[in-house]
Amino acid sequence: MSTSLNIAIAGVAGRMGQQIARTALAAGHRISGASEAPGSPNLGKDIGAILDTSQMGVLAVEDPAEASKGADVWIDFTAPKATLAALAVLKGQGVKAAVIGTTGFDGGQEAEIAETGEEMPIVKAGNFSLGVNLLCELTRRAAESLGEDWDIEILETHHRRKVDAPSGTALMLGDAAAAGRGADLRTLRRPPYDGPDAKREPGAIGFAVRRSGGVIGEHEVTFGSDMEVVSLAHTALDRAVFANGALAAARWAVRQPAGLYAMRDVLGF
Ligand SMILES: NC(=O)C1=CN([C@@H]2O[C@H](COP(=O)(O)OP(=O)(O)OC[C@H]3O[C@@H](n4cnc5c(N)ncnc54)[C@H](OP(=O)(O)O)[C@@H]3O)[C@@H](O)[C@H]2O)C=CC1
Ligand SMILES: O=C(O)C1=N[C@H](C(=O)O)C[C@H](O)C1
Repeated sequence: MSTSLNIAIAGVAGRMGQQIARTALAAGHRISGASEAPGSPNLGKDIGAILDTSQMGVLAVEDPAEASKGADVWIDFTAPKATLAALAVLKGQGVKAAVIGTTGFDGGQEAEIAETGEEMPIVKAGNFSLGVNLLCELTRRAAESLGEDWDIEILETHHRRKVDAPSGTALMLGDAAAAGRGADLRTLRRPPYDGPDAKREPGAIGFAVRRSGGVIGEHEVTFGSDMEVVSLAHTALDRAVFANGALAAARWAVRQPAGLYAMRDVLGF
């Protein structure tokens, strides 16, 4: 059964904000509120004007408390500080759940999100696509099956406007690979090779990053032995794939008890 939700969209004029708004409307949801960054030329504009469609009577505002009034769910693909500021006010506005797609959080910020997850259901993912979440599971299984003599390397490519690196998806894949090896990524993660003393360490998980034009998102995990290389890869062809996943997460989240969930919980992996 498909549920129609009142959705508040953070950063509604952004690449993902606009995509989520369009996908949500096409799926029969209502946009009850929307936020934009302080100083944004889109503040005070009707969402219809931002999306280049007819007026909706809902304006983009700066204050997340105002934007989230009357919303069932808050969907946030913005920037770490903006997401944390919003999470602090959602419960007071009666919002049932939050879906967080923002990437680039540091350890302290991740801990703050986990704390808010004790009070309300939050689905947080570095990538909401079905394909990437399947790729994570395949990566975990491959890492579990192949010993340390198979070098794990993760390569990601994104558009030139992306601010954080490595991508949230690359880190999800790294977490999955480390879990397959029974370890924590924090102990195995290595930055891109650079310099005269950049030799590969046995068992490490290496990351490489490319930024190029308008690439939406490409990820590849390689497992290399002396004799062969296994490669697992994903290419996002349309940002709608992330929006579809975020909306599936929103429908699922409003029915859950408080907790911090991943997309694999939504998908039942
Ligand atoms: N999990 C997933 O599946 C995916 C995650 N992402 C992540 O989502 C995030 C956004 O990506 P993208 O849409 O490409 O980036 P954009 O820069 O296009 O969009 C971000 C939007 O958030 C706005 N914003 C910034 N600060 C605030 C604030 N305090 N309050 C309200 N709005 C604010 C920005 O405004 P302004 O431009 O004026 O600063 C902008 O409109 C990134 O972290 C990215 O990695 C992206 C795709 C998929
Ligand atoms: O910034 C992006 O564009 C994307 N960000 C996410 C990430 O950091 O992995 C997901 C997707 O790859 C697009």
